[in-house]
Amino acid sequence: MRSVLPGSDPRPPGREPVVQVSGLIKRYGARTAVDGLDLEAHAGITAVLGPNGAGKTTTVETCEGYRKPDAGRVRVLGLDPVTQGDGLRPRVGVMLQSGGVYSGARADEMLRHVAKLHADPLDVPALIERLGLGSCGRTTYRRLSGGQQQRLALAMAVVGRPELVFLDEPTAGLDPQARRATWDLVRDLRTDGVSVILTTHHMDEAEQLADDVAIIDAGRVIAQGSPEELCRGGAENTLRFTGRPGLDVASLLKALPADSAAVEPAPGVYRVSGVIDPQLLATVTSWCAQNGVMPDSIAVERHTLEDVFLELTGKELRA
Ligand SMILES: Nc1ncnc2c1ncn2[C@@H]1O[C@H](COP(=O)(O)OP(=O)(O)OP(=O)(O)O)[C@@H](O)[C@H]1O
Repeated sequence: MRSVLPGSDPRPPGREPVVQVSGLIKRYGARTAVDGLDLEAHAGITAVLGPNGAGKTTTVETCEGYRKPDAGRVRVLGLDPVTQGDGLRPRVGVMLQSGGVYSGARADEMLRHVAKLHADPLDVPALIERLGLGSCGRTTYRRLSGGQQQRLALAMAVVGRPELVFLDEPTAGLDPQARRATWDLVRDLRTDGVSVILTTHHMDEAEQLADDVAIIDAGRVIAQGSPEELCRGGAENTLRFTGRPGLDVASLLKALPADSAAVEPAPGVYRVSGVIDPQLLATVTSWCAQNGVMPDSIAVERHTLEDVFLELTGKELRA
């Protein structure tokens, strides 16, 4: 396997789960933030999604060893983050949203300092270049832009060549270029055999990057699978066509398989839902032919991860 990160040798992917959480409960006073959560993450990139307050950060911070579970079992790289933290810390990189950096430190000094804490760090100047921080190496942390601070936090998380990195909203507040540079770096981590657990509110980010997605709501994992599996299984796809308004939808419905639906949500817009396969497409076009209907457009609309997410977690804002 080619190594894509500066100074890094690719690691062969392990077969054991990198994270195993079962029956995790975490309370803050009377509030139960995590409520019997089960999660297994394997080598590759796992995205953890969920509405605000769902318990993502609490779960991830428990895996990082920053929080002690009230109940349940947590193993990261096979180790207990609380009782075996000393063995785990050198093998895991953590990117915190708040950065965790002394505000008067210069970016390159900070990164060099963190690199020295590790036995076999990545090449610091190359990493600085790779993340587009070359022009601000001498700038103090407090004077870096929000996006530069984010990228420095990411560099600090990966400089020790961890086996696993936790990235908490790694692209929050980044401009599109910096976002894509971060995505490229995360993909390179995977290519080099580093596993990544990332929390994000960006569905496109999860769709682009993740091998596996876990959706958390009210302190539990409510769905998990690859983006394709979730999009396939979570919601039906639709076939949409446009034509003259007022077509006989009831007659179209009769021609379709039993568990399909056909509606005209707006004049001249027709939506057929159910199992959208070549046979159904043929049925719709032959119904059009029999009824003298020439569609202006016809398209299969696939559900995105965002559709699935909203369907599973609801569309209303959480308190
Ligand atoms: N230190 C704390 N003290 C008290 N309550 C907390 C604390 N941290 C989190 N909570 C509460 O626990 C619940 C879960 O919070 P958590 O930060 O884990 O969710 P999240 O899914 O990461 O949310 P977000 O997407 O908004 O970051 C929320 O109701 C939150 O208010």
